[in-house]
Amino acid sequence: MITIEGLWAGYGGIDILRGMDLHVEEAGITCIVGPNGAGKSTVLKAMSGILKPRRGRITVGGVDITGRPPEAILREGVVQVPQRHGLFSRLTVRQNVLMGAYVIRRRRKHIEARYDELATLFPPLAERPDVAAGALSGGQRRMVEFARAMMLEPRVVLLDEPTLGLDPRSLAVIRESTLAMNRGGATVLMVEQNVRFGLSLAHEATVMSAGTVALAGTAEEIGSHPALMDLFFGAATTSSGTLSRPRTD
Ligand SMILES: Nc1ncnc2c1ncn2[C@@H]1O[C@H](COP(=O)(O)OP(=O)(O)OP(=O)(O)O)[C@@H](O)[C@H]1O
Repeated sequence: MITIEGLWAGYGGIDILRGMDLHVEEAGITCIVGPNGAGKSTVLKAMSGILKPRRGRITVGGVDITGRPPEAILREGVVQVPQRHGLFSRLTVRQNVLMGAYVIRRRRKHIEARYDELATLFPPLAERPDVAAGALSGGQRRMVEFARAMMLEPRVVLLDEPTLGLDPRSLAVIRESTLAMNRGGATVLMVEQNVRFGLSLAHEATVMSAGTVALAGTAEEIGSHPALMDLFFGAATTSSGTLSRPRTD
């Protein structure tokens, strides 16, 4: 579904991604983990068009989206849920979610039907439609952000650290909401700081280190890989190999 090949990208002349490769299966949940500064969020920025890659290729469903503007990538069905501050706190839950639809400019009837559909997946839409988003808990706000992204009926949802800043009780909410998006038809690519959480939810996983792929495989394989801890605590080199080429030192 998504293929990234030899991607180079960065900021102000400094390369952060250095030959990044990634393959994301259609209809699955794929998680990118890795130490701080590895370039995880930069991959999502390159995919959503916020950042123009210097080299390499990104395709979604066979369509080349490399370096295209964000609106064009959105039209290909790729929607990013930002890391934080995604909602207008004075607007209601309903207003925030409906706002997600303005780019598609479909008939009002269709938009309202879509809201009702999403209200069965994301409880605050049904239970607290007229409450200001600013009055919701962190976990509830996340659900509203997810629902807003789903208004566009995306093929791909990019989630940037969905658990960031949330207390442990909210993790179950994020888990349910991510599964709901996936059940709703979206291929999910998520970047997650909480490795245990990310791997428990994902089917496939990639561990990044210094702008490239250190390990890739099923979430289960990655979770039990002997090099995982080294990659987080700095003992591994940046090119320590994929699962088919494990470290031997
Ligand atoms: N807008 C920017 N301008 C300049 N440098 C940036 C910018 N955004 C990120 N960086 C730098 O790029 C590097 C990778 O950042 P990125 O956010 O992709 O890492 P990450 O793996 O997602 O890290 P974290 O887990 O800490 O969020 C970091 O060194 C960061 O300081």
